[in-house]
Amino acid sequence: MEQTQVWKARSLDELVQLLHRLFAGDEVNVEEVQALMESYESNPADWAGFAQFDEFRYTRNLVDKGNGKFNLMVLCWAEGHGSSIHDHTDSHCFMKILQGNLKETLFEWPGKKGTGEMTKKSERVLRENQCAYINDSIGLHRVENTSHTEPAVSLHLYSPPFDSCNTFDQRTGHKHKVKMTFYSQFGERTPYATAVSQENN
Ligand SMILES: N[C@@H](CS(=O)O)C(=O)O
Ligand SMILES: [Fe+2]
Repeated sequence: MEQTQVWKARSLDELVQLLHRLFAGDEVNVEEVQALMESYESNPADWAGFAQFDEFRYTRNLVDKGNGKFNLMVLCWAEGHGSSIHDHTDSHCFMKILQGNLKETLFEWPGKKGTGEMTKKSERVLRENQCAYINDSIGLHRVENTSHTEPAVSLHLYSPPFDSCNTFDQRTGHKHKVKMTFYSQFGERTPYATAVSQENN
């Protein structure tokens, strides 16, 4: 077996550089990427320029396009904000907490016909600096900032990048394809007309 390298990212810039290296080839080593993302100790000064909040729903703010191999983004969750139940379009999804806590609830894929309440598999609270991983073979998830007093910020990496996913109705299991957009890109607010998404929350 190949030895897993242990890296420590001392800043967000360094994390981005090291991620470029890990994604340079064709294979993704999930444990290695997860360990690297976990090794970065969140420093708000590094990511404050990407953390743009919206009053009504969580925002997706693009940080880096990973040479076409991945998208790295900062997600901002104000108090009570959450996502719908969704899949990840056959990509790897890494999710690291930069600030606050997020609750992740895992669900099973609904049956072919998608009728009836969806089955909850597990739930957990992700805490600052933790990095979670999911893909479609693990299941579906919903992510929520359940705090009434603290905002939350997370760093997500998707590989390969995608711009649509399926959302699922918890009562019926019916799915619905939605396009996903960026609230800001590289720190600049996306012009309004292109930023209106069909909601994943
Ligand atoms: N996968 C979601 C965020 S989360 O709820 O994991 C997104 O990219 O918007
Ligand atoms: Fe997700």
